[in-house]
Amino acid sequence: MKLALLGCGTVGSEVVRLLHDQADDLTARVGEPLEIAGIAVRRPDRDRSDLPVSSEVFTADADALVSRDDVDIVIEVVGGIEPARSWITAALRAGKSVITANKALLAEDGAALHAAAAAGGADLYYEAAVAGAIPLLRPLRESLHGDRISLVMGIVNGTTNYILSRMTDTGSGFAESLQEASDLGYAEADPTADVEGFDAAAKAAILASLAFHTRVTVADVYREGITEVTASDVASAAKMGCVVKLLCIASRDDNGISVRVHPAMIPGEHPLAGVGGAYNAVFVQAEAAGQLMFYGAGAGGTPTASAVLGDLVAVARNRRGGASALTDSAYADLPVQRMGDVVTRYHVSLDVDDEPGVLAEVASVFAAHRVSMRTVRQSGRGDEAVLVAVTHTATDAQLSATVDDLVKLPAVRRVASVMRVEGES
Ligand SMILES: NC(=O)C1=CN([C@@H]2O[C@H](COP(=O)(O)OP(=O)(O)OC[C@H]3O[C@@H](n4cnc5c(N)ncnc54)[C@H](O)[C@@H]3O)[C@@H](O)[C@H]2O)C=CC1
Ligand SMILES: N[C@@H](CC=O)C(=O)O
Ligand code: NA
Repeated sequence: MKLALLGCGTVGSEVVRLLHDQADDLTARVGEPLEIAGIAVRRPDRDRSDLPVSSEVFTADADALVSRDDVDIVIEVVGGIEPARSWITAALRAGKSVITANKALLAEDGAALHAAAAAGGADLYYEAAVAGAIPLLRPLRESLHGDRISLVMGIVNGTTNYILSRMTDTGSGFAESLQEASDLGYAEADPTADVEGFDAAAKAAILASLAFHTRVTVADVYREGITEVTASDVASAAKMGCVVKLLCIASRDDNGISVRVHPAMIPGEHPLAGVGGAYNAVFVQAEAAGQLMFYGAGAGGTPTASAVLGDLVAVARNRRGGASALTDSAYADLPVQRMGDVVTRYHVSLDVDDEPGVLAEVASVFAAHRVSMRTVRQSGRGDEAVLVAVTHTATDAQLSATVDDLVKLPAVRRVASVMRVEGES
């Protein structure tokens, strides 16, 4: 069976290595050898003698490679919307199976890709696109297809988890930790996608689509990244016995679904609190199955290549059996709730004037918006005076209106941070 590999960077080069190192086992598992017909790269003349593949296979013409008659399976590990979308669509329409790690594209235009797969009678597999090596999409697409999922919540971006872990554990700075994550092959080509939460939002859209049988695109996902998380937020969380994590939360209730990505404080004893470095972990709550947790390497070339190869064996076997599998399912078509209607708890930190009566004024603003305060703590004196409030549950709209009015109080010099608190019962 002949493969076209599009892209030979962090993930692509590891796919090449694993295909070579595990060739005999892969042949036995598929029933015939898997052969690289070509690898599309930007610069075919570059020295890649460290890779176990002939220099002849490299080409700059991805379009020609995808349309070659002898190519059965296309593996796309370039990333981005175009030209990846055109390559994948052309391959699927021509009946070639596609494996992709491209969450950005799937979350923007997954419906068109699935339509192309259906038109060509071909497979579209993308386990590597969410949570790297962790088998997560196949369980959602297959194992849990008989159940009703109410919650998918977890850490799905390795780069930001690496940065937050370093800030919490060693007090390292943001920029330095991001550079390390890039050097280790965790970050996207443009790491803004990681730190601003776009990558996690794309993954959230894919997870919500599969969990709730509803078309969810990245535009439906509420998103905040970690660029505004400060060392003082991390320290404030620690004082409460919490840690800060970038969470993806997709939930379903009687009103529909909500899908969001944002930093949150979670209790130190919560299982997600112990997920460090570039590891990912995802909870799934299903009606009959109860709670499930998936954990493992969420980023990095070799772990991600493992997920690509798992998909490769599956689609190669399907082709040998003359079948295609795993079509998308969007029949439920549930409404996506506005973020303003989402209910959670909040940690609000205010720089205040150090004078009598401030606490009462602040409390009255919370009360006016019917946001109940669970704890209030004042620390520091004079110019350093800080007031930290933690609320009981309220809607995001209630909390935003509260913050708008807090800013207007003369005694409140600055709203230093507002962070959601998750994972508490
Ligand atoms: N690095 C990771 O840990 C993970 C990456 N992914 C996804 O896998 C995909 C690839 O990621 P990486 O390997 O990390 O990126 P990368 O930037 O290391 O590799 C992409 C490769 O594609 C090449 N390329 C760009 N435009 C091209 C074109 N027009 N024709 C041919 N080649 C072209 C680049 O030169 C580069 O070598 C992306 O969609 C990414 O989101 C998914 C899970 C984990
Ligand atoms: N940049 C991504 C790579 C894996 O999807 C991440 O850091 O998680
Ligand atoms: Na995965």
